[in-house]
Amino acid sequence: MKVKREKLMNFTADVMKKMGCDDEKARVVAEVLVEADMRGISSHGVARLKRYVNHIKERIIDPNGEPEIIFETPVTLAIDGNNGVGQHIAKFSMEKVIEKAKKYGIGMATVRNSNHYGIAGYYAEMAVKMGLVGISLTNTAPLVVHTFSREALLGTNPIAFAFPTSEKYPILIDMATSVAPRGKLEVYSRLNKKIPKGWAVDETGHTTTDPEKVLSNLKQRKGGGLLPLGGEGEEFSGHKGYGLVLLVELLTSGLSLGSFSYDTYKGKGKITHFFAALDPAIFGNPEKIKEHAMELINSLRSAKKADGKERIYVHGEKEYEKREKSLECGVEIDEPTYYELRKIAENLDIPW
Ligand SMILES: NC(=O)c1ccc[n+]([C@@H]2O[C@H](COP(=O)([O-])OP(=O)(O)OC[C@H]3O[C@@H](n4cnc5c(N)ncnc54)[C@H](O)[C@@H]3O)[C@@H](O)[C@H]2O)c1
Ligand SMILES: O=C(O)C[C@H](O)C(=O)O
Repeated sequence: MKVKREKLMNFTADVMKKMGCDDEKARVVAEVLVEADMRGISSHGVARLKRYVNHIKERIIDPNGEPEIIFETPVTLAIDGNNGVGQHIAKFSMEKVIEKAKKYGIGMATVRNSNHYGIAGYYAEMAVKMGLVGISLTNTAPLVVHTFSREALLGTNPIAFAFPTSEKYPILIDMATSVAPRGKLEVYSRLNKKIPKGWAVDETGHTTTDPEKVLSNLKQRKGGGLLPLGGEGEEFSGHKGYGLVLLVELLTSGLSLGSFSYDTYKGKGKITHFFAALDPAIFGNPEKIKEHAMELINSLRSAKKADGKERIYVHGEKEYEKREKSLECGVEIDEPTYYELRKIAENLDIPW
């Protein structure tokens, strides 16, 4: 089903306003969720609106919570999100980081007591739009079973990294450090599809193709969960994926003195983030650096293709192409999500 961007944006913002957000906060949530759907990232689009509504009702999210700088140096910030809306806190933090990077060449921020912020790439992209290299990381609910364990303690902890290029779009690597994020299991579940073997394990630690089972076990903290990048055990380097999950956990919750993933969503969200921006100008001529990166990108694209493959991509490319299509033809959302949104509209007495 296709819906016009503006309609989806206005509706999402109206829902957040009805839940107590001011215009600015409502707008940024709408923008980040709708951007995800526009890019084809349906795991993190408007389908997540119901969760935010519930989190506000359960007081996990304070719709009026404002971020507060609790420590600052010329190039770093430590921010307390005061349990506010994740997208608002993240945008505020990345803006501060960008200011520092523009002034001193680098900027970094840790954030604690925040909430789910949507696609990590949105904030890395804010930096790249200003000509900077951008990094955005977050921890999450406990969702990932680390190598040789069958208990989810760590998060799907995404890494987003944006690098400026001299073509229309930057390189935008935006990925969970697990084989799949929880959101992808939600997509499979609402479409009544089995997940591939190797994405997740059940409470016994064995691979399962049943997304409902994994999601329900995770909700009840009953055991099992998503596998780190590389999958189960050490054979395909699951231990290296586990290392990446841990790296994100330490830069977010570790540096911010915030809650580790296993202590999130106990009363409040308590999610932590890390943001960084780097001005290429502190290493040389930014235009030359962009051109240099282009040489690499073009070499990668024009490499000999594997049998049966017609095109080689770089990171971000698929999503940017999908975004252009969405702008032209409307934003694609699946049927269950469409009906869910209409239900939210009905429950909150908001026109759809
Ligand atoms: N807020 C949170 O708590 C949270 C947690 C986990 C994930 N997420 C978000 O979930 C979203 C989806 O994550 P994902 O891991 O499913 O991403 P994905 O697997 O769909 O894509 C990962 C990256 O690979 C790139 N890519 C895809 N196919 C490619 C190819 N053939 N060649 C080169 N590059 C290719 C994409 O452009 C993207 O940068 C991300 O936006 C992430 O930030 C958020
Ligand atoms: O679902 C979460 O809480 C984290 C993230 O958005 C994910 O999809 O893994």
